[in-house]
Amino acid sequence: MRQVTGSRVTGSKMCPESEKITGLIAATFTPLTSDGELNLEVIGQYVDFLLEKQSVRSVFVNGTTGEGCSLTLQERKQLAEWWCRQAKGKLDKVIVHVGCLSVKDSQELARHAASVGADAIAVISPSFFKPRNAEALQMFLKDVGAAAPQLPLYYYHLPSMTGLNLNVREVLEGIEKKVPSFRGLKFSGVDLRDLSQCVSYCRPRGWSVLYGVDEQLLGALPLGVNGAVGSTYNYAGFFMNQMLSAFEKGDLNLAQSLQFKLQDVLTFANSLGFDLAMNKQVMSLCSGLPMGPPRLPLLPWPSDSVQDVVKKLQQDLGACPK
Ligand SMILES: CC(=O)N[C@@H]([C@@H](O)[C@H](O)[C@H](O)CO)[C@@H](O)CC(=O)C(=O)O
Repeated sequence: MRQVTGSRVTGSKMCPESEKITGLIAATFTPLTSDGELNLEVIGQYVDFLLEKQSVRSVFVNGTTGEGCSLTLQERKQLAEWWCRQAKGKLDKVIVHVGCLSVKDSQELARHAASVGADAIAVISPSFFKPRNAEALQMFLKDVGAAAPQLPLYYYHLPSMTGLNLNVREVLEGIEKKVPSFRGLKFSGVDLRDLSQCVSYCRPRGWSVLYGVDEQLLGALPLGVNGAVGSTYNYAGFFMNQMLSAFEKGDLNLAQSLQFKLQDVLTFANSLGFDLAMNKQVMSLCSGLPMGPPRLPLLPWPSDSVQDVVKKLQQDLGACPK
């Protein structure tokens, strides 16, 4: 993805280009055994699958797709450690999501992510007791960042799941003074004005804005996002990389037609009840890797719905080899 260069911000340090996170980033699924325990052995093959079959070179671990909030702290640590170990020398970036309801738990995961060699951490807002304003969220991010000051920290905005509809631009205001390790956002909202205003704040500081709504990534690209984190890049990464290249070459017609195809697949999947559980089953079929069941309270879907989605991915996107 095109690297965006920005001018130096007066009085503040600009993040070097080389540290920026760009391109497609797979939000990883968490492989479980049939009895619901971590199946860590799959991760090595998972790394190779992303690289060789999807041309996806970075991962976002323990996020929404990874069922991070349904895992124990110990499990999250094991996953972070395995991903970092298996990715070493192969993937570009491993971002570990450390957001929890308890700031103490988030700090523990942040310290752990630093100790196992993660490239960055991401933090979602607590969503049971929610921050009442932007300042409260900044204070939460500050305390988490202080636990791993050497690691770039990204705020993870996902209003559809957290129910937190704070204007993200307000959360950014002055954040570099409170969280010196702050390096950008994963923006999974649909408010494109807020997204643009975040890009305009982050770009001169050399920070990355990563978009998180796969079905409308093309809407975010001209606004200046640097990359994208998403679940579908696990199995439609190769296809969506073509969409990125078309956009970068200025072939908007092609980029649009590719984005429309992913939208059609997801609209069809949504009509069947597409959720993380079904998504995980789709990944098992598309990759041939045993992702296993989702964790409760999520329930697996009957295989015919999953197969229908896979067929549509094959027909429309040429994804998921037969
Ligand atoms: C709500 C949700 O799960 N959003 C996904 C999208 O990739 C989403 O699955 C995709 O746009 C299809 O709707 C990602 O933003 C989640 C994500 O990056 C994560 O796992 O943390």
